[in-house]
Amino acid sequence: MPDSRVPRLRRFLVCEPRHFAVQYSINPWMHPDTPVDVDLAREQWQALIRAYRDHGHTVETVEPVAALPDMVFAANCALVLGGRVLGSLFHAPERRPESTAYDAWFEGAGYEVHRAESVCEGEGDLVPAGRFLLAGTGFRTTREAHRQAQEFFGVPVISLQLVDPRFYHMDTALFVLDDGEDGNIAYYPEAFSPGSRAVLARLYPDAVIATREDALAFGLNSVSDGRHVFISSRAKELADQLDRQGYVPVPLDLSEFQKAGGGIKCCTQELRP
Ligand SMILES: CN(C)C(=N)NCCC[C@H](N)C(=O)O
Repeated sequence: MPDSRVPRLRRFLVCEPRHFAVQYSINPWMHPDTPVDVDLAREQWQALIRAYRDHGHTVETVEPVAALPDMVFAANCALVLGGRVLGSLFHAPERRPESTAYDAWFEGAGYEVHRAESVCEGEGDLVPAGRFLLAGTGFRTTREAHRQAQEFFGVPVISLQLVDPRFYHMDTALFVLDDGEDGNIAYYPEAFSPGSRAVLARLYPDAVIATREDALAFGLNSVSDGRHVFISSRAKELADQLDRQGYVPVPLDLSEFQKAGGGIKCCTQELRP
């Protein structure tokens, strides 16, 4: 494979894990009795931000709020596409107040926020992929929210059914490698219903397929700029596959965040112009 993958520089919004903790359980990864190493979490998050900046990406930050331990997972607050913001309506009451803080950031940055009317968790389940918007449902974001996203963005939505509670957001089971018109994805088929698997196989015959082990190591909760793939350092086989396909894996360890059911992508909201 030639060394020809071209990165597209991105603008990201992130939230420092100053108040990060596992205080409640709203997904199978969260066990409030398991302690989080707050200092290690901060170091891991800072390494992620450094890696983005070292690769030329712009990183903006939203001020964290003390009573919102999951606010670090910026990807879930909205989907920003074509400069338009579809603000989330969180499933869990514990996360709903995050919207106020994120809306304030978006409004201060000159965006107008259009609020989802049905449960919708932003980039956790809505994944722009070239000419389509891939949209997960089953645990959080509803099919009604998919319909609203299609109406709001005017991009064809492909609804995909998630079936395994450990992969409760679609961005735990699938990520976009390059988002050009004929872009490609990586995913873990077992996280999807048989029909949705068939849809993915039809749309992406050359997709990179992750092993169960790499999926459970949050290897698919990755961020790609089209060349560099910021990926969990524990997803070794997936990183090797990507390397063979001409991508450049940038391994990062976000193990503390996995205790809350999150990883690299969850911590990263992309601001798409
Ligand atoms: C890849 N994932 C799962 C995300 N995009 N977000 C992480 C959210 C974690 C939070 N405790 C929750 O359960 O909502």
